[in-house]
Amino acid sequence: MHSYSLIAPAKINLYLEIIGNRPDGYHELAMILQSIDLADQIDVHAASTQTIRVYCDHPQVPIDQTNLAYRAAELMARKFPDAFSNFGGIDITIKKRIPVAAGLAGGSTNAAAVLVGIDLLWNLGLTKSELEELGATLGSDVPFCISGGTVIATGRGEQLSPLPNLNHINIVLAKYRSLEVSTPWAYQTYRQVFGSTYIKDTKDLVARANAVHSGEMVKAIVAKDAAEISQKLHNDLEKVVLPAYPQVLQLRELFASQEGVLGTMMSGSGPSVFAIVESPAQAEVVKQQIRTAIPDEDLELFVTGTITTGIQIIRNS
Ligand SMILES: C[C@](O)(CO)[C@H](O)COP(=O)(O)OP(=O)(O)OC[C@H]1O[C@@H](n2ccc(N)nc2=O)[C@H](O)[C@@H]1O
Ligand SMILES: Nc1ncnc2c1ncn2[C@@H]1O[C@H](COP(=O)(O)OP(=O)(O)OP(=O)(O)O)[C@@H](O)[C@H]1O
Repeated sequence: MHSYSLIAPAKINLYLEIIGNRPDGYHELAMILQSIDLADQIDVHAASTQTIRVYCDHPQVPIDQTNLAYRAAELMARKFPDAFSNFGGIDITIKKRIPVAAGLAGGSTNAAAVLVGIDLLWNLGLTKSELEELGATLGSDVPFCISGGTVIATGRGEQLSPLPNLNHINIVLAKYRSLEVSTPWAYQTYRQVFGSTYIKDTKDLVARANAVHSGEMVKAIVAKDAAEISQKLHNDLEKVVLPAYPQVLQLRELFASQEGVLGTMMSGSGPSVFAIVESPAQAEVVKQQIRTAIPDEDLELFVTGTITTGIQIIRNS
């Protein structure tokens, strides 16, 4: 049976600013998203029966219809019913390495891989923007995950404008395995606390989103200046997550106090925290220092780095 194996990288948010409420309950954002080389492997197989099945041995990942990878396959089956009946069902195997419910777009990147994999499996020939449009119906981070790299994301997070490549920025990433932060909770709490401070006028919203394009973080990225990027890291959601989750705040402060750390920030709605460091060797030292300070095995630590790609095909059989 025909199958594709794909690499599905995680993302971090170098910049996340909430600039408005939307009538649909979502928030108007100005973000800079960055792919990192911490990735899951997704195998998409043509199955002999007319079913969609998900296999994953990670205890925190559901294998039913709530799995975002399942929902991506279901969407493709609904949109392309002839291909679904011609080519048969889909078996999806997820090798999970990205920490779950971490603010790293783990489910979103799996869904993006399934869209890309099924497009290939069924010879649909969809364009990147058609895949992104389908992805946006599954989640705000899905369109970014398809091509990845370094990107300004506005609107709900689905309007993308690519930035120059930012390769090999060294990162140490930490996440408490058992700690999960709900993304809806983080945004809703932010709205309750800071909602009245938003920009209300649509023209101002556009201006604010555009300001990110000419802002300091983009200049630092264009210059590939890791120290400057580290100084400009920003995430509005820290304002609600850090006070509610003392362990995340502690991690954030511990990273900030380490020699060799250029900057540190929570990713997305958390609770993962990343630090930018100067070299791979320093990354190992910082990881070891954090491990010594927090010997708790619940804390997962990764040495990783920025990459320039989203979903990659590694095998076609
Ligand atoms: C926190 C981030 O990961 C940063 O990149 C994203 O903004 C969230 O991306 P995601 O998990 O793909 O988000 P979705 O699945 O679309 O939405 C999850 C929930 O987050 C909130 N949400 C998300 C995106 C957005 N622009 N405004 C929101 O308020 C909504 O409550 C929504 O119900
Ligand atoms: N393929 C999947 N991988 C991981 N979690 C999934 C998947 N499908 C559904 N989930 C569920 O989604 C929840 C959020 O997990 P996920 O790893 O996608 O979060 P996240 O990294 O915070 O996402 P984002 O950064 O896009 O908000 C988990 O608690 C899990 O139950």
